[in-house]
Amino acid sequence: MIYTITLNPSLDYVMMVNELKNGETNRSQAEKIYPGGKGFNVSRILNEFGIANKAIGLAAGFSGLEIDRLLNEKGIDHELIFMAEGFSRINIKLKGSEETEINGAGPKADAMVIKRLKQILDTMNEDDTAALCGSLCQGIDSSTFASILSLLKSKGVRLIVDMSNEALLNSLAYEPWLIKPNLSELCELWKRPIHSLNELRDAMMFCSQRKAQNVLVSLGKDGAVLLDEQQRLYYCSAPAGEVKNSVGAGDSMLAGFLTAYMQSQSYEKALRMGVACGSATAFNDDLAKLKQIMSYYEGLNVRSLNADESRLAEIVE
Ligand SMILES: Nc1ncnc2c1ncn2[C@@H]1O[C@H](COP(=O)(O)OP(=O)(O)O)[C@@H](O)[C@H]1O
Ligand SMILES: O=P(O)(O)OC[C@H]1O[C@](O)(COP(=O)(O)O)[C@@H](O)[C@@H]1O
Repeated sequence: MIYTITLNPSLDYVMMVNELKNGETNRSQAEKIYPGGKGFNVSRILNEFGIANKAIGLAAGFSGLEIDRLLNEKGIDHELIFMAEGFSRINIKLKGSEETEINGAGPKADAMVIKRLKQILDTMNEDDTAALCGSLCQGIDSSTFASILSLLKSKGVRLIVDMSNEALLNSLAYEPWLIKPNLSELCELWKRPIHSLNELRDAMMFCSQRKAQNVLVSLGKDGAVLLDEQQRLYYCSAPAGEVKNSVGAGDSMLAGFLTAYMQSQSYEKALRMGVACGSATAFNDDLAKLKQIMSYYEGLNVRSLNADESRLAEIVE
């Protein structure tokens, strides 16, 4: 079974603001609300492919109840652990000529919540995959997070990590099967800017040497690069299209990658499907639908970059 784990879910409140002006009253033209949080988005795309999965999340308050209702409405098999105080985040996504996001801090998990989470994780085994997605919530410090990773590792669970900063760095020692930073998350992890082919590859190798098995780096409109477990480097460019809402593009990519890998055991097909899913979501108001994903998949090509360094240089510049 695939489990997605979202420690700090949200409602994503999307507002269409043509021209955002700081320090003034801005009015939006339209609003939408979605159940947010990286793991829930991964689960929604897995569902599009008909891949059985369960979404585990921490939630609180009225917004947590609304997340629960929306997940039910969308037919996502899920279990939310409710916290006694506070409310789940309402993350603001402003859409205009640019996309601006404000993600909240969220509620604080207490010892009871962490205990229940570990009880659930304790039921997993070597046939399971756990995708740890998004930011840590308050109350889960790095030593608690390390104990979560250690528990999953001891159970032989296949680990996927789509997190950032310290949490991502600390997860590498637990030999995740896959990590999926975007370019800025990779720069933060590597603690250096990336301007060139050599720097991108070195940063990916840094993750690989610290024991990440597969390193998938998403590059927004420029597609994605994969350094696989055999140190093969692949690139897939993204299709062109009109971006409507890129929130969840990275999560969609992760779900597509996992789905195609499970179905084909091919990293090339996985990368191609990842890019198709990410772009299909970016070109849609909500997360992508299967038909849209497959139409983009057909037009994509994956290139091996091992013998073609100049090609990668073009991508990064
Ligand atoms: N502007 C865009 N045009 C086409 N595809 C996009 C665009 N933005 C994102 N994507 C697709 O979604 C994937 C993930 O996007 P990215 O923005 O890198 O991830 P994240 O949401 O994690 O920051 C990209 O690899 C690409 O396939
Ligand atoms: O937990 P974080 O890092 O604050 O991110 C949460 C946000 O990320 C999202 O899952 C979208 O992620 P991506 O755009 O990276 O795919 C939103 O639904 C949510 O508001």
